[in-house]
Amino acid sequence: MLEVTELACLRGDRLLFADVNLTVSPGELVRIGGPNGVGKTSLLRLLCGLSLPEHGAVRWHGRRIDRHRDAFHQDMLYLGHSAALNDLLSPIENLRFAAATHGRDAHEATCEAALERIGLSLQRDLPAKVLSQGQRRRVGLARLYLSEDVPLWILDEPFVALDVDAVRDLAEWLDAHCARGGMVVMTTHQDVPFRTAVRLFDLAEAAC
Ligand SMILES: Nc1ncnc2c1ncn2[C@@H]1O[C@H](COP(=O)(O)OP(=O)(O)OP(=O)(O)O)[C@@H](O)[C@H]1O
Repeated sequence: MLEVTELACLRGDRLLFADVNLTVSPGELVRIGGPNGVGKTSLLRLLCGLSLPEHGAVRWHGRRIDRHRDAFHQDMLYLGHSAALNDLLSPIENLRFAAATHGRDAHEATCEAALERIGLSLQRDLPAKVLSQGQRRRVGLARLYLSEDVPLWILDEPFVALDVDAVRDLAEWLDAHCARGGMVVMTTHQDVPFRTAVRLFDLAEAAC
């Protein structure tokens, strides 16, 4: 379970939000909503430990993530809204590199299957710098297809730049993750056809 208590976030000299409380349980898909600039990305970065809150705490299975970083990072996958690829590496090398930096072993055949699933078989050996924006996004998202056993997925605008088929396929994959007891916390400005009941957490309403 992910638990957020009394979270406050300062950006520059501006208090973006304060007293944010949220609990995410196994099987839940939570969409962080709210207008541009309200602080959704900032909240996701606090949830995954990439930045520190001004006040409050994030706990994973009852333990503060800032005090148990390694265990938390084993259980969490964060995909930000930029693809964060090494331009000189191919999609398959990027996937293997990303897995290795998280202490996970991803075999070539497994990565190939993930790239095929996301429709990038033909580009598997091209350097990432020649990929289109949508293809770059897909390489990042292929990590989700290698992370069934990672319970918590934190995703910032995962559907941006995807075509209709890819949106449907990704929505099904997020549904499947929740159905097997995983958790998804994400932002999106798009209407996405989920089977899972999506819990909306409106940051503009939740923060005071
Ligand atoms: N490092 C920073 N220093 C100062 N201000 C920042 C910093 N990072 C973000 N901000 C500001 O914090 C506010 C919230 O940004 P954030 O990206 O979290 O919003 P968001 O709700 O995700 O927006 P969008 O829907 O447009 O993606 C914005 O006004 C942004 O300019």
